Amino acid sequence: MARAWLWAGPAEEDLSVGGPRLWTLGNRPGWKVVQGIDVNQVRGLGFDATCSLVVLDKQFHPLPVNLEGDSRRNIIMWLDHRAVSQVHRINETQHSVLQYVGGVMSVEMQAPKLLWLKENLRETCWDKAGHFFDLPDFLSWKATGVTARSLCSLVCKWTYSAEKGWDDSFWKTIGLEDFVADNYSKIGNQVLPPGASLGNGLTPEAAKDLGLPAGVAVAASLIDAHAGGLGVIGADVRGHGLSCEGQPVTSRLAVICGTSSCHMGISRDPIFVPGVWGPYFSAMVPGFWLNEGGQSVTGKLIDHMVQGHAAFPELQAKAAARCQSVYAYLNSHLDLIKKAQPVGFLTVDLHVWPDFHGNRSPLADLTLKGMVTGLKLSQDLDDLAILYLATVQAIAFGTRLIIEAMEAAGHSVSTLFLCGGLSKNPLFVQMHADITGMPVILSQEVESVLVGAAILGACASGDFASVQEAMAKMSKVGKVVFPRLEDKRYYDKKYKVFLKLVEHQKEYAAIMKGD
Ligand SMILES: Nc1ncnc2c1ncn2[C@@H]1O[C@H](COP(=O)(O)OP(=O)(O)O)[C@@H](O)[C@H]1O
Ligand SMILES: O=C(CO)[C@H](O)[C@H](O)COP(=O)(O)O
Repeated sequence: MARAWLWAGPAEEDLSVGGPRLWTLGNRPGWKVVQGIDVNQVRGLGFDATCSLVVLDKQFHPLPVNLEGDSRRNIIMWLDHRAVSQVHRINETQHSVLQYVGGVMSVEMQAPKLLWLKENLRETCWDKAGHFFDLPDFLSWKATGVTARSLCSLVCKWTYSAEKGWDDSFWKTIGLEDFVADNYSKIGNQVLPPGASLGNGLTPEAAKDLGLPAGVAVAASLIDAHAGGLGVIGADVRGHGLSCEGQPVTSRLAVICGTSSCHMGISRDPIFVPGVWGPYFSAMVPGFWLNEGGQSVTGKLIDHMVQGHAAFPELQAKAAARCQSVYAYLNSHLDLIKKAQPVGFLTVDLHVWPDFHGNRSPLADLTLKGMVTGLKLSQDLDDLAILYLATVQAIAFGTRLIIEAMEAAGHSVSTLFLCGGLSKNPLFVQMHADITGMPVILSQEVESVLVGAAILGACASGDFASVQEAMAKMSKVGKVVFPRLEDKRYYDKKYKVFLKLVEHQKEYAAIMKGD
């Protein structure tokens, strides 16, 4: 999803008392959001979006990224895995830039997708292309006419180094020397830190579309997960009895969980975690290194498991009758069937491996598939609810595996800060606390990814001197969920099974490969 938030300046003299006023554009047309407000109060605009690849020709018109030649489809979405052969070849080069993406480049990054376009759509797309944008940079260009790229996108998805810039040898080695020849003009040779003010702000044309005054400050953007990280990680945690109260911000892990989950941990010095993206300098919090673990489908996986079950129509009807979401209904149904035991114990003989779209971290293996063990012949609502629970738990075990990899490499994590659509699900939150053994902090503003974008807008407007200052003022703790430590033994056993599942999956693949 692509989003923008408007920064309307402080509501009171003291931001920490009154809090900022923010309006979300979300996916709605801007004019709807600004209905009924004084648009002259809007001081800044920030964008975040997924790291999808937007392709335009030299006149900034959309170019097709498909064999059918349909130019309405000019974006390769982040989760598009078409460039499998290209990413294998890139990884085989063992080029030094790969050290900064966890040692293995992901098929979801931009270099393999660009190579795919060159190899598969040479005439219809590659030769005509004038501009390749990460989606957040495309949005800020659309708002301002400024083609400068955000450091965040280029560092995290395009192999740019905040310290050394582009590495010519990488692009030449993988067969994309074209970019070097034209001084990277198509992928960005002007790079700005997230939150920097772009050109003269909102153009008259964009202002008309959004229903805002022309000239409103627009910030260099962030990828969605990074905006979420900025929106939560700097909150003042005093008074909640949390161990991270006296610890540095580097002990916090922001987990942005929506369609996918992204695990953002920062450090003062670079930490190389095999299979975890980064370390990226200044890509999220300025001056800090970032490691980004991830699970490619999480919210999407839960939706997939629930919607594909035979009892889904019954669930839908029952949830609708109670005016509840299917997830609220499933959570209350689990509470009914658990009887006296803790709800998590309902999956003693049902286990899920969640990599239905490959493993992003820490195994960095896109060939991995999903697994379920413990199915019965019945397919009623109880079965659906327990399968849903096992899926939620599998995603939390995946988070535990990522944290263990980060800690083995030098991170020290004590607290999770969850945001995104899945953080609205109390079962998902409690399972993350129980399975990682860490307290989970939820923000006051549930749409924390948008708070991150608003922080950018607030910086671009000049109301804050630094991103850090804006983070500290604009992120607020809402609720804290503590782990049920008495259930630890059960989850440790389930985690053992979880690790066995992937071990066995690899064995099956080896058997099938053999003679
Ligand atoms: N109220 C809710 N209760 C339970 N799950 C939710 C709720 N809202 C969203 N979700 C889950 O969050 C996912 C979408 O999260 P969201 O952050 O909106 O997506 P995106 O990452 O694409 O922006 C959905 O796939 C769904 O599983
Ligand atoms: O790779 C990313 C962040 O680095 C993607 O933008 C992200 O995983 C997609 O996010 P969402 O779950 O919001 O669709």
